[in-house]
Amino acid sequence: MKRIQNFINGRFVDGTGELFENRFPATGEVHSLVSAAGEQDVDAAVSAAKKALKGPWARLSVQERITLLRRVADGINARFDEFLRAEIMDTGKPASIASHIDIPRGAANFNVFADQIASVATEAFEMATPDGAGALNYAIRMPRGVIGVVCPWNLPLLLMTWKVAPALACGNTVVVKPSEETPATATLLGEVMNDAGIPEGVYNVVHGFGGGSTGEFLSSHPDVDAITFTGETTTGEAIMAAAARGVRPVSLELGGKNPGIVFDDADIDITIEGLGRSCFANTGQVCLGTERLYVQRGIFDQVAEKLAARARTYAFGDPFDQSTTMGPLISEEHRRKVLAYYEKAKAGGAEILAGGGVPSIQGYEGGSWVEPTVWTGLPEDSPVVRDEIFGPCTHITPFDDEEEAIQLANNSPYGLATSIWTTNLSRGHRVAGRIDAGITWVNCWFLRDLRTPFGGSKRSGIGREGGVHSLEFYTELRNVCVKL
Ligand SMILES: O=C(O)C(=O)/C=C/C=C/O
Repeated sequence: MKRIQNFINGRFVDGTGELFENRFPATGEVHSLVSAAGEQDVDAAVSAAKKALKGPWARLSVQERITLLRRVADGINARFDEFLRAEIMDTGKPASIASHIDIPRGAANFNVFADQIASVATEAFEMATPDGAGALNYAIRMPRGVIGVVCPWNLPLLLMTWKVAPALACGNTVVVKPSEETPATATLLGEVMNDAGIPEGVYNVVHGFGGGSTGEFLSSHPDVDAITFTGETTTGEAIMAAAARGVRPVSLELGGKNPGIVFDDADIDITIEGLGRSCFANTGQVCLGTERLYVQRGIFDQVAEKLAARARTYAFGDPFDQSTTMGPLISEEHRRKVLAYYEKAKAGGAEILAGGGVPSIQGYEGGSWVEPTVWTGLPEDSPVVRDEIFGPCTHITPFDDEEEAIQLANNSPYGLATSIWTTNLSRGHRVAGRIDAGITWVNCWFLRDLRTPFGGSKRSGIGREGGVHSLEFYTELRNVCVKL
């Protein structure tokens, strides 16, 4: 049985924690065992990262770091099929998604931040002084130090390098705690880091669980200088509390209950194409996905019918088969959570327009499969409409006018992403400016310019990732004032 180890100070080592099972979500079969890191292993990883800050890594110029980051991107692409297989075995997601999104973006993130760090500016101010000679102020960017990276299971490689790439570009070192559901690609990246010539201790990986385990050991370690986390809001709160001790900054991209708003002048084909992805892609396991949909009354029936039809077009099956377009959920535990909401919807009297249950897939009976589902008819205070489900499901509610749509969309403790569908672009701009969300798409979804600020409002998080915004988190500005 394959064993997945921790990666500390450039070497693969067994942790002192338990060996836990890693399952292929499409069948439920155990395909590898993972060596969990104990507290002393996390301490060893943080010590290696801290020591590396004073080693060869610190003496590299920005240009030399850029060269290494590009080599890491090349290293991932050179082993594309290995990363693809590892990601699919951990997540069960179809190759049609992982080969077009997860692995390419997992590599691209290193080039994106190599470009960004090459052109980042700071600031300088000349000031007058009483003696008339004046003084010059200039700011310099310094790496924060050791960054704790706690990343999620839905886009494992993509969301981990979305943090590691800018952290390294800015001269930091990292200790990564992947989700216990998806340990493989972060571990494989250790081999690529060594081959690319990244000095030992710059990139470290420790496996295990959250509270009372590896995640907690890492986020409460006194030598971790900052923590970045993507995942559920409750875990984000715990990490933020841990970071408070020692006054460490956090970057939190958390949960959401993202609304979509469809006005009656929307282009139906464009809208259904976009919502067909935002509601169901990656089996609904995308933090930016749409789980609440508000449709203007005049076209409600048409949108409901077409979206339900789109839900029925998804093809289950072997995740390695390019014709498969929907995989299982990440685990049996997560499937129980999602199906509990499917039951709540039924019990609440929802009208089920598509799905609502579990598909039977020959040869994959042991997998964590659910049907893509469309509901209507529930009240806005239903848990199905309030809570983040993180499954391939959405609830549709009609509205009459713009004010009502905005009120419905904003009525949530979350504020991560929204999509607005209308051919009246002054309305698109106007409504976008009134939605309490970090990201709003108009007549599109998941179009990603990686220079833009990415992150959530309210309980969806703190801080922004992307472009210069990542550099703001992974560096500390210091001002120098020189008397002339
Ligand atoms: O596209 C990105 O950079 C990104 O962060 C995606 C996040 C999806 C979360 O589920």
